[in-house]
Amino acid sequence: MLYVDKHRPRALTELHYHQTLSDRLVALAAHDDFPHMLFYGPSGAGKKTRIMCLLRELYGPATAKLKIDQRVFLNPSKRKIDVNVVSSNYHIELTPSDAGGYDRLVIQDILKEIAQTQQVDTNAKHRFKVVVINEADSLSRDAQSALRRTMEKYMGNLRLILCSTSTSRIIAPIRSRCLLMRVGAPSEAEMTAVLRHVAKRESFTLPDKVASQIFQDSCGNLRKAILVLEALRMQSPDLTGDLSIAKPDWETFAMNTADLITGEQTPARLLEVRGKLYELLVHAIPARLIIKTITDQLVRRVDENLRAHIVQKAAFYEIRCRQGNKAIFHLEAFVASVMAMIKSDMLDMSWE
Ligand SMILES: Nc1ncnc2c1ncn2[C@@H]1O[C@H](COP(=O)(O)OP(=O)(O)OP(=O)(O)O)[C@@H](O)[C@H]1O
Repeated sequence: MLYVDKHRPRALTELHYHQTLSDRLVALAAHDDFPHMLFYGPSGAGKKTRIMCLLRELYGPATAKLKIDQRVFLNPSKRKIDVNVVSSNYHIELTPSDAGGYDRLVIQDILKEIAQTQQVDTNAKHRFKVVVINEADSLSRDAQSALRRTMEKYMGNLRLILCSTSTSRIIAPIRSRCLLMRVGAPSEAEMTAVLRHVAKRESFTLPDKVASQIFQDSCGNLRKAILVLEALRMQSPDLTGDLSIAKPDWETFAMNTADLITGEQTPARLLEVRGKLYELLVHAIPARLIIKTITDQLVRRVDENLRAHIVQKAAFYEIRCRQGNKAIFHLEAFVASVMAMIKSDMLDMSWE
């Protein structure tokens, strides 16, 4: 088992950081007027872990007995849509974005079914069942509206726990019906404490230098940090010597793409970059992540006066990617406008 799973805290009291948040969750779980909740925060900050601990606090250790079902739904044109549903006796977990454009259908069907059935375990501490919705921010507006109606209608039998990276893509009526729980990324001291805890349980010592190297590389993502720790141990079991943290292939690829953009600004180069963007997209790297990674790299390579403008363009095209269907159009438009900016800057012309 990987360290991330093996040493994942199981109870709210075992969580290493954001103690006040854990205390609030313990207090909320003790009451029957438990609200709908929205957990948000950056990737790897520990949202999912906290939600699982909360479920355990609500119903006891049986929430860890999970089963996975593959549910089949029929879309209006009778095509099958497969969705994986993870559930215990007390909760059910969905990632509705698995259903692509038919997330509304999945949400409506599953929630209705749960809301209309009573809790099977008559000794359960709470009468309601919990529905955990992962990646709530990638739900379509239609699906979010369906969710909002369900929240009002079935409050008696059902509580929702939404998990997302930001609240900006969640519609206001849902936000206002949920208790917002921000799970921020751990600080250096907090992350180091978790890494040391893992090291202690695996019976090895973690040098300070390696801990700070892992923190710098992880950008606040605890999952990444623990995975890197495990990878480094494979390189050198006592974590001594010259340790190098390997970057994922796609990240190196995105960095090379940024080099291509800053290296030359011609139609031929744009065509070459388009090929690279296609390559990233077919490997299932989300367009949002591509824009973010390339922008991160671009701002390190260009003149100071261009940085803010590039970030502004990135934000603009990120929204376009989300609103439109063909991500490649918007990615390419982003690259073209950045190239135009760099070129105009070199020729001392205005790019606006
Ligand atoms: N409070 C904590 N104390 C110790 N370890 C933690 C804590 N929170 C999370 N972890 C570790 O970090 C890993 C990642 O956490 P988790 O999957 O909960 O993050 P997440 O915010 O849901 O990420 P994502 O948004 O990418 O799904 C877990 O596998 C666990 O090992």
